[in-house]
Amino acid sequence: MRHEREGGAAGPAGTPEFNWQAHSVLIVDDEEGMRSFLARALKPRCGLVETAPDAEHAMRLMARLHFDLLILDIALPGKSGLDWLHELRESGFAGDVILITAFADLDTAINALRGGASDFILKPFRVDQILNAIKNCFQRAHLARENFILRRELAGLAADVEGLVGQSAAMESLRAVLRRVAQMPSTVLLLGESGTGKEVAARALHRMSPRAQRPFVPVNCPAIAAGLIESELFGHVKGAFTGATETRNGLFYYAHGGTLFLDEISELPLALQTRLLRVLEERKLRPVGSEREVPVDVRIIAASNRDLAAEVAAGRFRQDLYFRLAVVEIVSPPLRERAEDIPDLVRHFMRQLTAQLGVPALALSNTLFARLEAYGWPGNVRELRNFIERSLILGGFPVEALGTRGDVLAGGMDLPLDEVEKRHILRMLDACGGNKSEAARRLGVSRKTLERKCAEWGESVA
Ligand SMILES: Nc1ncnc2c1ncn2[C@@H]1O[C@H](COP(=O)(O)OP(=O)(O)OP(=O)(O)O)[C@@H](O)[C@H]1O
Repeated sequence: MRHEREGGAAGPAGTPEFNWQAHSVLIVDDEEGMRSFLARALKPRCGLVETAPDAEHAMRLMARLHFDLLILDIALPGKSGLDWLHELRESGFAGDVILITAFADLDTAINALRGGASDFILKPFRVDQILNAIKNCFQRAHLARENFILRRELAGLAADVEGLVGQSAAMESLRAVLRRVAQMPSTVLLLGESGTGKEVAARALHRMSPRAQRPFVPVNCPAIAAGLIESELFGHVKGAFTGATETRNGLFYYAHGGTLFLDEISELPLALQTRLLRVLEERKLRPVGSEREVPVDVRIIAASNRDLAAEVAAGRFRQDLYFRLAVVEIVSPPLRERAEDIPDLVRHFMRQLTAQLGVPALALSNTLFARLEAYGWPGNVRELRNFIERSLILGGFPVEALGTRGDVLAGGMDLPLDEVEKRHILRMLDACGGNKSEAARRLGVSRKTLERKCAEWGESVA
């Protein structure tokens, strides 16, 4: 159903900020001349342009296709444009609507602006006038998306803008693979222990890709309640389920043209895995409760700190989705295998965190680096970052609290098993910044078990 393409990122009335081709328009007017005039003006610019002579035909098209914008004549035969607009908004249509109106209907049109129209344009009008009105609508939608993305970005900003730090051979080869893969549209699966920088790598991949100007939307799968994941990802229409009081776009919508980063993909419930696979294969999705399919233009980068192949073998992860995701599989190496990166990382975090915390930097020495390189860092770079943060707060490096490499269970052979367990759990909690759910997940025990053990040792954990 796609029409001829022209104009690239910006049509004649466009700006470089958004892509006209990414938008779909439905023209509803009973005058054949007006329909073909508008269709001729829009088809070379927009990704999809359809026309309908009345509300009834328009409804049939909308049941099959997703439209970002309606250009709607107020004076339609049968149901009037305004009545229909009212019904559309009631049923949760969230797209833009530009009304076309004769001068006699001006008052009605102004009222309609309050009732959910985005703009109106008086007949007769020139091509540049309607293109301008459309451009404004598209730009507003574009800004809403950008705003959403920026808010999500803010939390991770300080940690991630500077990208991947480290000059070790392992990091150099990781960078080389990322650079190469970034240019391709393929789905990527990032594997590696927790805290090794999979999200940093995903962001770098996005920044180096042709989608760099479009959004990067991270999704932490286990952080979303199981019952809400589907609507969070795909969106929902009003009334789709109890509590769905209005139509809401999903994260796929916000990632349009860009990259969706699905972190901890192994935690996605099986039913959702099936739906995700369909979206990846058909490049279309259906918001919860909707009958309409929406085209999807999103690159997926998935990450897991579990061995996904083993999850497949255990029946917890769909094999077909695994194959679909693992078109390119990249492993982020643990910090203990690239200890030579530690000095660079320490300097990097020191710069970042002194600015953030407003405290003076601490003196660095080769002795300190040797000590840090001797430790195993089970929580990887995240643990190192937490260690530097704690050091800055304390005003000195608490190196005595660190064990040594291979001595993650510090204390050697003399320790009884329960003491080894206790030390390992406490260290993991430390590596996770005190986050019990995260520590329990990484230790492979339930949060309840972790809490019970901490209570036994009289440890109160935040
Ligand atoms: N190479 C790196 N350079 C700079 N910072 C890094 C690097 N690797 C990791 N970090 C930092 O370490 C922390 C953890 O990284 P990140 O969240 O990317 O790890 P992850 O592998 O995605 O972890 P998880 O599996 O737990 O989600 C972040 O603060 C990140 O900025």
